[in-house]
Amino acid sequence: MVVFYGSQTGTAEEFCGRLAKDAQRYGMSGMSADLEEYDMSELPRLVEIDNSLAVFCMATYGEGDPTDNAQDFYDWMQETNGELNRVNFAVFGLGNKTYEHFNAMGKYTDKRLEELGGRRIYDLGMGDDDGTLEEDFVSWKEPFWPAVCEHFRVEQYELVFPTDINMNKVYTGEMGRLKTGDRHLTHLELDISGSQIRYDSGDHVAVYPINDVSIVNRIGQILDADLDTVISLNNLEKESNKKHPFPCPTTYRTALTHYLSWPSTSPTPRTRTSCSNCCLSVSLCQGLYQSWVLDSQRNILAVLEDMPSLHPTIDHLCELLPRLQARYYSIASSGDICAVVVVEFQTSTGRSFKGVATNWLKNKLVVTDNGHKATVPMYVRKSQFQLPFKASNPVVMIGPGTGIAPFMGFLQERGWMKEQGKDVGETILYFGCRHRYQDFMYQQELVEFEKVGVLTQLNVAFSRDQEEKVYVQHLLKKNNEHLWKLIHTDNAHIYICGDARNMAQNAFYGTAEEVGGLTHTQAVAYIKKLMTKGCYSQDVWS
Ligand SMILES: Cc1cc2nc3c(=O)[nH]c(=O)nc-3n(C[C@H](O)[C@H](O)[C@H](O)COP(=O)(O)O)c2cc1C
Repeated sequence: MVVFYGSQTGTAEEFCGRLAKDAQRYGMSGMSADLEEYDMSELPRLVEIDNSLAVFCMATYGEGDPTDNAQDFYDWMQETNGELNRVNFAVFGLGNKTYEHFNAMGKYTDKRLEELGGRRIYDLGMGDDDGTLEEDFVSWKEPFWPAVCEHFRVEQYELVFPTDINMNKVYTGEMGRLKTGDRHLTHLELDISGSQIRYDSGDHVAVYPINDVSIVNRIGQILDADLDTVISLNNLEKESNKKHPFPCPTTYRTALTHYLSWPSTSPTPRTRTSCSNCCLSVSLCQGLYQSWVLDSQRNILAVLEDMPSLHPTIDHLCELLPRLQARYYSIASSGDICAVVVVEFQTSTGRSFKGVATNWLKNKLVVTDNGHKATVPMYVRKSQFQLPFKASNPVVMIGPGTGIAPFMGFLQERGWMKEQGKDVGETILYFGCRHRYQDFMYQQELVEFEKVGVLTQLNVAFSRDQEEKVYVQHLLKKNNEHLWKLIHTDNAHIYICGDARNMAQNAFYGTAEEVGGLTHTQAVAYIKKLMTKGCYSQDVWS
């Protein structure tokens, strides 16, 4: 693949470099080339090289003019009647919507190369430098690659069925060996006594999940695959330092159970385009991707079930699916480990959506391994979300929903320090849940912490217990004066956990403006400074 650039200030040139580099990942050779340095009248001869492809990244200037280095190529395209011999090509244009002739050069190149007899293998992409150029390029290039692979029948991995295999050498195990409706919440404790694992409150625990066995079996059924076949997927790219996508040789069953992420994943654009090229109309797939796949939360199994004409081979699927990743949970203790939220709710297609790791952990509560306590492959990830060095500094913790987790650890630690006779500063919690009698997690513990004075102020917003919705930011606003004193004069540390980043941040801007008398810009700068000083920490997710 040769990627030609028509570039003035270097953006198109940079994009070309990236595309050429990507090519290696797909088992192709790629080079980027300055249009000025080649005799483009030779372009038709590219077909003499098997499986060749010319990509053009073309910027537009002035009145829809070419860049200086693309001038000769542009003149040639205008003048030639030459036959392009079905040279494979694709074009990405760089422009700016505020100009009248938006992307004129990209459009012209794409149209003209086809008129001259070239063979377009992927649709014209157009980037807008008025704001979204990088995004435009990335979203063009993401489905571009599967289309190229499909066109040239490039396979990244070869499938091998090893013979004479010593079954002891076949990987059969887990990693350790080498918007929603109603949710169920489970507090889960992992016993680390006797292990070398150590952690501080506020750290995260990473758990390697295992995919649901019944779903693994179902996928084998749908794809007519014998899951116990021993396979090896070998990377065809000799230079790659990753020989196999997962430990090999192994069985389809092990790969699908321990190494590939699919039961809860919607097909990525790459999987989607590749599968759709096999069996579906791309336009249907692209058009409906948002509503039919993402909004309806169809995972890959659901897509295969609901679209019987889609029948990829199992090894193709193994090649395409992303690796199963460790899942991180906030540790909700300072002695044992840890609270997690088990996500289970109904999707619009009536399927029960199960978070891979959380449900696996939940099942571990009832399933034991041969009468012994169930074990879980895990490790601890250090976090910046740590209590202040000086216990006498006040802390303000804001954690709606499951954002409460790390604060349970903080409270246990502050309680312990208090018992040791240390001078422990004010400890204030803002917690938000829906109903007092349904999801007020850790109610007993929190009330107890308040009773013994570890928690000096417990503010709970029950958003749905009354007609008018109340959230943590409303409670923060009520206590404006006190909050400002804490952060401005008492060196308080603020902690925000969960999905409350924006609302909590806005509440603090409000405090700084209303009580501190700052302008909005000054308030933003003020909070930023607190962050740099390490007095304002966030552990957020959505
Ligand atoms: C002086 C000037 C004129 C431009 N004229 C156009 C234009 O007519 N149409 C357009 O779509 N983009 C126009 N652009 C936007 C460029 O094509 C765009 O910024 C592109 O990313 C530049 O790529 P390069 O860094 O590879 O040269 C113009 C940019 C500049 C600085």
